[in-house]
Amino acid sequence: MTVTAILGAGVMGETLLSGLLRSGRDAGDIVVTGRNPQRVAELVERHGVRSLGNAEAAAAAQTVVLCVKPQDMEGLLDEVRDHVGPDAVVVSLAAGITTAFVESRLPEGTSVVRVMPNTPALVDQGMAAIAPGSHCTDDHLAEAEQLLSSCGRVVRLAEKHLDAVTAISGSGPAYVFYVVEAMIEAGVVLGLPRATSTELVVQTLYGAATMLKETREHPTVLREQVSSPGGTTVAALRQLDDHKVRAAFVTAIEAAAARSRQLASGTA
Ligand SMILES: NC(=O)C1=CN([C@@H]2O[C@H](COP(=O)(O)OP(=O)(O)OC[C@H]3O[C@@H](n4cnc5c(N)ncnc54)[C@H](O)[C@@H]3O)[C@@H](O)[C@H]2O)C=CC1
Ligand SMILES: O=C(O)[C@@H]1CCC=N1
Repeated sequence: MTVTAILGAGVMGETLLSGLLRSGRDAGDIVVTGRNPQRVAELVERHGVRSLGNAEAAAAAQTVVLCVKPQDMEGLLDEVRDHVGPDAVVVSLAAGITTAFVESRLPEGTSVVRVMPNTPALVDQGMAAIAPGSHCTDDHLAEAEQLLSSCGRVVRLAEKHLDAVTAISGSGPAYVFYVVEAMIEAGVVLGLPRATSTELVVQTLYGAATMLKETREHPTVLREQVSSPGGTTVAALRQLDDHKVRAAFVTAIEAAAARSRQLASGTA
């Protein structure tokens, strides 16, 4: 079995790690690194994986996954530059960081894949997009695809789309949780116990998402099915339109994509 090194195992690194283990990968084939020794010890204890320094982990692995924040990427690449093997594939999860950025800081010809995953991977419902760098072979892209498919769906896209993907599915769970918080709060304002409001909202979200996925109906059709003429739903939707909530979502997601493009410098 090949070794996978997860460099900078924070939220996303542990999410990927746990997905790999659930999909049957041997813990002995996974190496993690981190800045905080206590955090690394927890990961070793919780998952039975090995821990090493960045350089040793990069040298030992055929798949090197870069899971640090975009601002920490340059420093990490400096540490591993002389240790990544010529046949290894380097997979970067960082928002904004381009394959060109990673390639330019590693030995000429290194195979790099840029990935944008999301946190629902923690429950095997992730959505990830992957894009090949300029030296990435089909085999290496397939390897990255297999890595990510251990915890959800994967699409292959040209790298020019990755900032948009970051803004939609990378950050997307946060928008959904934000709406959920607002709906729970509204239930409480209307006098529901908080636990009841939470249960109603979470199951409604789960049911609506399942309908979208299973019926494959357009969301407009599904929304119209709920909206009785002169009824309660249209009264609420009218308020959302008056408050320009739809336009706010578009503007917000444009801001996320713009921020992703800014992060490309690795210092922003
Ligand atoms: N959290 C999310 O929903 C998503 C995050 N991402 C990307 O994943 C990357 C990681 O994000 P999170 O896991 O949320 O951040 P995090 O802060 O939880 O994890 C990053 C980890 O890297 C460690 N670290 C920093 N420099 C290091 C170094 N030189 N060597 C070893 N470890 C080092 C930190 O101590 C930390 O534990 C980011 O680049 C982010 O853009 C991508 C998609 C979704
Ligand atoms: O907020 C961020 O920058 C990261 C990238 C996508 C989700 N979280």
